[in-house]
Amino acid sequence: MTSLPEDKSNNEKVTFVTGNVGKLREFQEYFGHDIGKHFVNKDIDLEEIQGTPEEIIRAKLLKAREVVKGPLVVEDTSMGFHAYHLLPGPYIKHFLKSCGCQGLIDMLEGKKDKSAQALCVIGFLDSDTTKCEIFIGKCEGEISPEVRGKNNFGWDPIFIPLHERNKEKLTFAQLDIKIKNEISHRGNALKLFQSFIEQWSKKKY
Ligand SMILES: O=P(O)(O)OP(=O)(O)OP(=O)(O)OC[C@H]1O[C@@H](n2cnc3c(O)ncnc32)[C@H](O)[C@@H]1O
Repeated sequence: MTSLPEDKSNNEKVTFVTGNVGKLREFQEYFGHDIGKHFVNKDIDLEEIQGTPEEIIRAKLLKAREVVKGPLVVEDTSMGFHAYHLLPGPYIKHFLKSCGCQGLIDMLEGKKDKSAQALCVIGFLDSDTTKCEIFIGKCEGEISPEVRGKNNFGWDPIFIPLHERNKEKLTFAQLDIKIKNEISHRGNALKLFQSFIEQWSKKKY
């Protein structure tokens, strides 16, 4: 099981509330050795409301606040098909659970447009405020005609990121976690979040 390393400093850590090991691994990979300097993990699967990505992340932060006193971070990822006006979007977790990756491919059968978008929203809430800071990263892609690859997690085996670094049109599950982080929705949101958290740390300590 993935867990964050202990840090011996007295700095207050930001609690990353997630029950998803795949996300935690990508956070770890992204921050490298600095991960323990900034974060601890609380493994809770937070209940999600229906709504826009911003509404969902705010509600997730407030729900997490009920169990975490200090600064905290949550994350919400959605993935949707342009042919369906970006649905399933935030409901992708339930679609994936019920239909699997092959079922998602089948939803696009007969559709010419196989394009898709992944969206990662990171939300941060400090201990002394109710103001939510939100960081959004996107990744455009297309849905693979078949399930391919074993790396990473979730719907990665069917999502082909459209990026100049992926000329071979591999799915996220065929890419190394490091490359995924460099071009993915989460990597793009993490870039914004990292600049914020470094400034926040400097101001705080
Ligand atoms: O505890 P939390 O952080 O809420 O974790 P979750 O698994 O409930 O997370 P989401 O609702 O954000 O995720 C929606 C679905 O998309 C999947 N997912 C999230 N990020 C992904 C990624 O980068 N690649 C592939 N699948 C991903 C995830 O496993 C879920 O099935």
